Amino acid sequence: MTGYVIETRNLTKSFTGFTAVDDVSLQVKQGTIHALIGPNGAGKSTMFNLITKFLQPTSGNILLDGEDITRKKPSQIARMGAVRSFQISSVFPHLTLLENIRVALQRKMHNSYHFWKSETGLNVLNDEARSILANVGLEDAENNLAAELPYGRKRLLELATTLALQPKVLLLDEPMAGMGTGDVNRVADIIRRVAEGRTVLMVEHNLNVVADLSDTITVLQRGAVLAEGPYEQVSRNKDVISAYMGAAHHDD
Ligand SMILES: Nc1ncnc2c1ncn2[C@@H]1O[C@H](COP(=O)(O)OP(=O)(O)OP(=O)(O)O)[C@@H](O)[C@H]1O
Repeated sequence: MTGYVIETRNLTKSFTGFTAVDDVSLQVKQGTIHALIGPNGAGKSTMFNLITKFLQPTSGNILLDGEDITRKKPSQIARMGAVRSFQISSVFPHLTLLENIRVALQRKMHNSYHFWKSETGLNVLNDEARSILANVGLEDAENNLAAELPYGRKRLLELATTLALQPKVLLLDEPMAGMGTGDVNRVADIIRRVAEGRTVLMVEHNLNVVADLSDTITVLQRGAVLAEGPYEQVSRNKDVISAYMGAAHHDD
């Protein structure tokens, strides 16, 4: 055991003629919220896709709870408790919210299918689904169709279907993307709440959210780690400031 929930060792990903992630050794401690940030093109998405097994690395290793997962598939690491939410829609638009969570719960419990067919089993399932909906503040909409939800609440439903799988590690890809201020604050509160007893690794552009939620921040630039630490520390780092100012300059 390494003592880290997620660890990468000398992780590298090259696309033809271009190294997007360059020798990154990342360590995510158990029970923490860890954010990956960096200017556009820094390699955050590539890094996240490598860790969640959506991309295969060119070289290096990835460990989950000390076990080498470098050659595993996303479904295999999900069964090991590391589940990716957002950007991948796990929501059925024409089912109600309660039904969506029930489907996710049934997927998790598929081995005990006969139990769920019984009246008692179904009630237990509904109670569990309701408590998960309440956890993300959607308890008032259990009979609404998922398709009818506004964008921010749809993303909360996605988070809820992920929580139904009872992940040990929650992998969040830009949880605040496309959200207005009100939703951002609400989702930040919910992430903080659901992070209790879990480890969260997220890529997020909204630095206020990152500052507010993260225990540790890793700043990437041009595929490599530029700085790492708590927000107060990395936000004062001269290299980080100039990387962001440089990026802002180029973007404008
Ligand atoms: N499939 C690919 N083929 C070639 N180059 C790629 C591919 N995917 C990413 N890249 C390049 O790798 C670099 C890092 O991209 P990546 O999307 O990981 O950065 P990012 O930090 O997530 O950026 P952003 O904040 O803009 O989303 C970029 O220069 C990008 O053009």
